Amino acid sequence: MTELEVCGLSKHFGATQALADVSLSVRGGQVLALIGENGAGKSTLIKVLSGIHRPDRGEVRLNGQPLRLHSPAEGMAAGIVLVPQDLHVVPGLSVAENILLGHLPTRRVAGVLPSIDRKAMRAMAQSVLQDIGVALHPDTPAGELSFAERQLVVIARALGREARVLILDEPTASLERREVERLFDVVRRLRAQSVAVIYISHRLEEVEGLADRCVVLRDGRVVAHMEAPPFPIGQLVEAMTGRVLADPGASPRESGQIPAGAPRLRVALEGGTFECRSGEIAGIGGLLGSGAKALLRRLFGASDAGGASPHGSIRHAIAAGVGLVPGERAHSLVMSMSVRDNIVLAHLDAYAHAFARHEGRIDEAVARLMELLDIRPRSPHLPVAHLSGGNQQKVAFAKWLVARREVLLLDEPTNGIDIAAKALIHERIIAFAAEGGSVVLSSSDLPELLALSDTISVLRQGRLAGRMEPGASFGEARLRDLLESSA
Ligand SMILES: Nc1ncnc2c1ncn2[C@@H]1O[C@H](COP(=O)(O)OP(=O)(O)OP(=O)(O)O)[C@@H](O)[C@H]1O
Repeated sequence: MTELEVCGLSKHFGATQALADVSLSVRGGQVLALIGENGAGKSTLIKVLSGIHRPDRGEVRLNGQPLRLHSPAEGMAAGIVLVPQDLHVVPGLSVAENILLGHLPTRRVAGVLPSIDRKAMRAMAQSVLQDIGVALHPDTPAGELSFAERQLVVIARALGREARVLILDEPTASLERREVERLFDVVRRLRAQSVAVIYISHRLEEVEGLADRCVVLRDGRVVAHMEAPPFPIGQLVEAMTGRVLADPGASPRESGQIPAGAPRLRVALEGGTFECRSGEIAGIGGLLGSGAKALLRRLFGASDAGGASPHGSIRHAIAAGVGLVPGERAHSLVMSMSVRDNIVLAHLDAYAHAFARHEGRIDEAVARLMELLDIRPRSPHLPVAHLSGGNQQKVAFAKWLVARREVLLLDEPTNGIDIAAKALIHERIIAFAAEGGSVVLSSSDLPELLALSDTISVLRQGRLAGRMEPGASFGEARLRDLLESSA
């Protein structure tokens, strides 16, 4: 039976103690949830476990044997597989080729160079897919798969290599309910096949539904070991943050009617139009591939997003007071640049002279935003690459709060954000609208979408497929109906 033990692991980056004397264990047939605030050390820990980082002190043991990994390839060879958030799937190759990448079966015919044995490859891929209960065709090009399906391909690839420990890093961050359920089914099957699973998530309700045990990290230390369910959300949050949050997860917006402000954006789509007024948060719902991402990019003036953009170019959109927080944070951040420079980057054009004269004020504004959004560590000159994923996401949001904006386009704005910081971001979005700003918000987190939005437009393949306006039926049941009937 597989047993992975982490004994007294420490790791620092410069002045940051990312892990301090961390000990935990997980056995085959168990799902261990690993939770903690943004910057708590979760990614650092799994990077050590999978051979990406080397620890300063401490040891990892697999079945009692010390494991000294020098690369992810060595981790894989030992049966430890990480499914990261940025999936590595080759779009031009088929599902089967991706699953067997690096281990493709070959056929030898005398006098000719060995070639790929396509029949064997398909059969092998099919068998792995069957083991995890996934009905994907082995010949489908990976480029045609949804994010959720690509994730399953990466998991299938791991299993093809006989994974003993599978580490899933926030796997449900951009999945909708049915895809989450499919993923959970796969994880449960793996558990039944004696794989040890480490599961990282900020969606605390998932911990309850899936995990057998739970470890909570705070500031690089283990602050709670919970050995059996239930894992009440209040207790998890208290362990994560060290304080009691009044009502974690709730967002304080009471809408009831469309704000009376002047229309600021008119969005024409196939199937209809919708408006976003001053003071309004216009929600967009849709399953993956709904076209919401492209719509927000189009409203931001991106030339490759299809359809006419109201501003012609990104530069013009920014000058007109529009800001976009894209779903992939890497698209809006320059990783090698500091937190401060990323925050002011979008405004350099308009404010170059003022900025040169008011360096001190900019520093103050950046410090205020870092405090407001709890960006950790509070080091404005640290390169963004050195921040945890959730803290990078906060920077992607902060850059549109430093100067006056008229319109914020938000695509999954709280992706990867912990529950306490999520409430801070919600407060900012609400305050922005209350001051007369217009927000177009796309989110696969339905409670978030419902709590913040005044109206919700449901998209399907770029078409307007449904609409919810304030009234008695504005709620989760109706939204699910609209989403699922438009699927
Ligand atoms: N390459 C790096 N260089 C410098 N500091 C780093 C580096 N990677 C992580 N850190 C720091 O280590 C600490 C732990 O970060 P880590 O990414 O492990 O957190 P996390 O729990 O995964 O957070 P999140 O939920 O936001 O993904 C943070 O303070 C972070 O800024």
